[in-house]
Amino acid sequence: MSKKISIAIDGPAAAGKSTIAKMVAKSLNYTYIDTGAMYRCVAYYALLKNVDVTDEQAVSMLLKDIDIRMFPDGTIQLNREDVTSAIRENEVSMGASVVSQYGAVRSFLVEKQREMAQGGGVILDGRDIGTVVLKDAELKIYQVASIECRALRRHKENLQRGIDSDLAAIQEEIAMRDQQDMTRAISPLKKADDAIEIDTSDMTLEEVVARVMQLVEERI
Ligand SMILES: Nc1ncnc2c1ncn2[C@@H]1O[C@H](COP(=O)(O)OP(=O)(O)O)[C@@H](O)[C@H]1O
Ligand SMILES: Nc1ccn([C@@H]2O[C@H](COP(=O)(O)OP(=O)(O)O)[C@@H](O)[C@H]2O)c(=O)n1
Repeated sequence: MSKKISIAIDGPAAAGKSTIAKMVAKSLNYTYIDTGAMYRCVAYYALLKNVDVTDEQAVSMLLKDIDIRMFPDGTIQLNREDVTSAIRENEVSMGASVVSQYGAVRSFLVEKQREMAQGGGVILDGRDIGTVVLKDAELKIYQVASIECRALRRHKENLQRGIDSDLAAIQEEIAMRDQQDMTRAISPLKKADDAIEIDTSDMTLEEVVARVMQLVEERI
C-alpha cells in the first residue's frame, strides 16, 4: 500500500490552487482543506456583526463565537449556517486579507488546520501551508500565474456563476490582496525553500494536475 502523504499548495490569489487541490484530492482519495475559506469565514462573521475588520481587538474577541465546519462535498458552515457562496463575495475577500494579518486569528485557524491535517492523506491550500502550517509536508507546491491570467480566470469564473464581474476591478483587487498578503508581519505569503514552483499561466488544468500527480508519485 502506498504512503499517505501531506501536500501543501501555496500561492497568490486566483492561481488555481483550490481547483487543482480538489482534482488531486479526488484522484488520490485524500481530504482537501481550503484554508482560505476559514479566513473568509472570520471576515464574513465580522461583517455580519458590524465589526470593523480593521479593529484587531474587536475581531479577535469574535473568535470564541466562531465554529467553522467543512464537509467533504465542499459545503462550509459557520455556526451551522451554510456560507459556501456568501464567503466568496468581493467584500469578504478583501476582509479576509485584512483579518489574516492578526496574530490571534492566525493562531486560532492554524491550530484547527493542523488538527484536521493529522494523520496525512491531506491536501491543504493557502498562503502559509508550506512555510508554517505543515512545515514537514512531503510535497510543497508554489502555484503561480501572471496577474493578467489570474484576473481573467476569476472574471470568467464569476460570469459562469452568474455574478456581476468587472475585469479591471478584479485585477486591482487581487493585486492589492497579494501585496497585503506578501508584506504582512506574520506568516507572509512566500515560497518555502523546499517548495516546487509551477507557473500555470500557459498550462491547462489537466497539465497542472499531471505535473502534481507526477511529483506525488515520486514521494509515495
Ligand atoms: N491551468 C489552470 N490551472 C489552474 N486553474 C485554472 C487553470 N486554467 C483555468 N483555471 C481556473 O482558474 C480559476 C481560479 O482558480 P481557483 O482554484 O479558485 O484559484 P485559487 O484557489 O488559487 O484562488 C478557476 O475557475 C479555475 O478553473
Ligand atoms: N493559509 C491562508 C489562506 C488564506 N489567507 C488569507 O485569506 C485570503 C483569502 O484566501 P483564498 O485562498 O480564499 O483566496 P483566493 O486565492 O481564492 O482568492 C487571502 O487573501 C489571505 O489574506 C491566509 O492568510 N492564509
